[in-house]
Amino acid sequence: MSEWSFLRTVLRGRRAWTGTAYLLLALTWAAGIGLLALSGWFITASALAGAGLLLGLELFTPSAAIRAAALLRTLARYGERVIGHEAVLRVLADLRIRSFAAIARLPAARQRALRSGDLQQRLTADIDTLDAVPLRITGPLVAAVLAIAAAAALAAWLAPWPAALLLVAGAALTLATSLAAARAGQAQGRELIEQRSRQRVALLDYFGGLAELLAYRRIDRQRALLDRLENEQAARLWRQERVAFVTDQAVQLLVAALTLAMLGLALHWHAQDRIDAPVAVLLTLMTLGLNEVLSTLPGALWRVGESLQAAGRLQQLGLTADEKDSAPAPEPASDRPAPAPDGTLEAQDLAIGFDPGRPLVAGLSFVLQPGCPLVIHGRSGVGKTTLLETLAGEREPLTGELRLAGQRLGDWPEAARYRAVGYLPQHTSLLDASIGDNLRLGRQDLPDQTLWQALEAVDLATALRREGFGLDYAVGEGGRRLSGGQARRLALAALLLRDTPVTLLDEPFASLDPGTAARVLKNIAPWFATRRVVIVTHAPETLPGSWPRLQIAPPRG
Ligand SMILES: Nc1ncnc2c1ncn2[C@@H]1O[C@H](COP(=O)(O)OP(=O)(O)OP(=O)(O)O)[C@@H](O)[C@H]1O
Repeated sequence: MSEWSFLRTVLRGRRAWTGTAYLLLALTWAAGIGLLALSGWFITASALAGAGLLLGLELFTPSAAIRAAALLRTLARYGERVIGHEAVLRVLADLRIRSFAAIARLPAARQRALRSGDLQQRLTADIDTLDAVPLRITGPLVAAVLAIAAAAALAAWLAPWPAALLLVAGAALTLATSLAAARAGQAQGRELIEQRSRQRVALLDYFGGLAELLAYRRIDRQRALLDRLENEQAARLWRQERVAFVTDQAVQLLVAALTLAMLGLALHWHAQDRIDAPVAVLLTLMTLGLNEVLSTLPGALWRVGESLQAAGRLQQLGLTADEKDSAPAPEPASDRPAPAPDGTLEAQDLAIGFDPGRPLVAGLSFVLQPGCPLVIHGRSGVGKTTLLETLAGEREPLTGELRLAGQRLGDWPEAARYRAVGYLPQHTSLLDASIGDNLRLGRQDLPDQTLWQALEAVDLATALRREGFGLDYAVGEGGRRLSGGQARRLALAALLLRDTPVTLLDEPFASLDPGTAARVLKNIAPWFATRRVVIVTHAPETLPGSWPRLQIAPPRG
């Protein structure tokens, strides 16, 4: 889907708000033009009446119309600001929610590949950039067309047709100039957005790695990078502002020329007695009033590049126009598949890794049996985590077959796969929420008692009670308010509670002392008796000898 169609569908979700804002903007402009034109007409007509050159001037209707136009302009402007901003904030809020949902749906491997600075940039600045679309691009364009159509209709009614033609032609010329400016600034606009992201990534790297940069005397190099990025961005902004300034001046000149042309025509028609003097003034001032409308167009259009680039970056997150429809709906607990026997996980001649030419491991075949946890071990860096990620469906195998309950794992709908395969990754990730919330992830129906049983199983309940921590204890970002071993056990307890038919554990006891590890293992061993489990470990000797072993080694040759 093109960036434009994506933006159109994003705005469509809030079309009542944006449409009202556009109409109010058109009304503001039309009232402003009307005020200027009508005042000119009235002053001229009054002057002529005073000099005795105009008879029977009715004062009340025009003066009431002038007051009405002034009042309408103020009210419409106020309404346009309130409703316009409400519309934009709603569009941006929709986009943020949908972007979070899209990121959450990305496979873990892709999520990890996204730099946090870049992700922040997409979720904040890129989405904010899109406020220009309704406020500065589509809004002014729609309102300009409406206001110019109204002015042209009035001109056609009061004066010979060339007056309306002149207005339309002038507006078309301004639009063409603005479009040319938009084209000239589009590449710069796109680059501005990309550079902003590079700057944020570099800045976060700088602050995140400050201690290391200082310790390894690399701080000057990182500062030089930040300076270079800043200077490049400043130069780009300067070039963009130059395009905007030149176009702005060109449009001012065009409007001045248009006003002069209208004045010339009006005087000519007045000399021919085809229009009277107040109408001649009205036409001229109305054309001058179009300045407010036309002068917004260049500014509107040079934002096009930035907006398209920001939209493209959101699309790269997998954000589609019909995001709402594809968001996984929470399913009732009763729809959950039973733990066994449909969890058969079967690997046949599997090759895994990142480069098809150089697989990390090849020729792997096994069937995962319930009650017989498969212990995977091997030297560091051989590909154990990569194998678990592949078994979890987060990576495609390079070659070979991987089937879950008889169906190719890659063909499983994502939500169903998450319900069938539980995965404890090597690095513990907990939500910045309470212990209870972390345990209830995906199982809202669990009573407190079950949560405490799980905490007992992972040997955490006693420690928590001793500290006076309840289920409402907030664990902090990434579980920072727990020790590494406690966080690991909490994540393990949450996984056990999900009760998935297949459970994949990447070094579940890595940060535990041998005594605690042995107690946890003893407590959860009965749970393993009926489930299909894979455990990656560096200490296979600590696990029961009856569990089958699979030593991972790089392929020969
Ligand atoms: N995203 C990636 N892109 C390319 N190569 C990667 C990627 N992630 C890991 N690797 C490489 O793949 C190899 C296997 O990594 P993996 O994490 O699977 O090893 P491991 O056996 O789990 O190691 P450890 O026991 O140290 O955790 C390593 O050489 C690593 O450098």
